[in-house]
Amino acid sequence: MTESTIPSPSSLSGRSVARVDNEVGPLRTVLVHRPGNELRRLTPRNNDQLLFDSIPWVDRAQEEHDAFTGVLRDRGVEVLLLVEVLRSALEDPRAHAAGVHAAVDSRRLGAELADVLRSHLSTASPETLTEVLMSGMTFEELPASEGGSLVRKMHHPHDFAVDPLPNLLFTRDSSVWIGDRVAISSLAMPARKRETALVDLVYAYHPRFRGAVRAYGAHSAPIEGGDVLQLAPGVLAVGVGERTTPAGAESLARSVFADDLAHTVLAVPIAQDRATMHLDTVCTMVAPDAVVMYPLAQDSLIAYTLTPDDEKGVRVGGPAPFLEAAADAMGIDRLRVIDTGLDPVTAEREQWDDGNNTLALAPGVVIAYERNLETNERLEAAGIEVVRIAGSELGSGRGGPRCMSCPIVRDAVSTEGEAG
Ligand SMILES: NC(=O)NCCC[C@H](N)C(=O)O
Repeated sequence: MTESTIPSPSSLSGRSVARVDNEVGPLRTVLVHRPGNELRRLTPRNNDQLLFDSIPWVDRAQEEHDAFTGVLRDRGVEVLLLVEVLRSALEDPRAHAAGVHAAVDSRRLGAELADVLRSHLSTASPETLTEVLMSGMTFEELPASEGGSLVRKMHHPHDFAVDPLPNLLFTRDSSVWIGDRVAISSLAMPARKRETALVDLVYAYHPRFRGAVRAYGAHSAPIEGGDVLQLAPGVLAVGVGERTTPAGAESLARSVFADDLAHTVLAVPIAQDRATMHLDTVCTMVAPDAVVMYPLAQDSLIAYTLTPDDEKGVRVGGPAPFLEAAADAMGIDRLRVIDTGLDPVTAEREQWDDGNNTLALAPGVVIAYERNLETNERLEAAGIEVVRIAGSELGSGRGGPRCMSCPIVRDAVSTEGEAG
């Protein structure tokens, strides 16, 4: 297991808890999840429902993830591991009680089994509770109880009494820092809904995040972090498609306008397909004025421009071509698209394998999956430094480096000496 990277609260005094107002400034602190036993729950019978396209080789996925966090640390990024921050948050008795509540679903278990599990978990250590919250529990793993439970009898021993959360790997989606506030997402897919309860506990009870203010409520209309791109300070692009709904985009806009975190939100319709489940599957920023984008999206993406109106409401303009609306909102002449210029079949293959899902370490420096040879070469030809990582197993959940990272501190973009 990787060593702890959590500074003690005292070492943090005088330091801002978090701040992210762009996509490409030097990355300082990031929240990630090293895949664990929750991936061992995937079988050919449940992988579709649990949003994985195949059954990952778990040890190899962990090696790949360790290499990913190794790159981050080598580049001076502080890496917070979800398992560690959750475990330490659960030391607080209030967090522990909320964690037990998040694990026990009495509609699934019935009153009797729910009581059995609740009292078992109430005395569990933070380590055990963390493991149950992440990896779930099957009916055969439930503690023994007196008497007969119809629910226990009628379930297969391998059915889940507590669902595992294999998509925790994609920390991008469950929360997103906008300025110095955190928006807890409202995840659309049933397999992911419970993830927000875990990040909610971390931000509410881990000493590191004491005082963190919320930008959006977990019970609001669906938004997922993979749909939210901070194109520039005060300018958000929000994909609206399979996951984030129009109501989610509008309500996030209201929230960031009310908190003075943004002046423009671009609502960008994306195809309601698995291949394009989030905006960051087709477009990510690689420099302050440049994106890498799936060629087919380049001419077809449009945007509605949301701005605050005088009555504390939202004014809706457009639609207009996305690239134009984005440049306009960012106050630049043009948002450059790195021309990945691939033939349509290669483009489609590399988009599916998260070629467009890069994580910027600094302006003009990105982490990308090594397998997307042509996209990476094109990025380099355009002056972007590409740090390649393996993702054969990590990618089986259909997510790349951006999906696997939730930036918590990112510096402002300096206007001098930028690459790209
Ligand atoms: N931002 C992203 O595109 N995240 C990838 C999420 C993959 C995950 N298996 C899902 O279907 O939600």
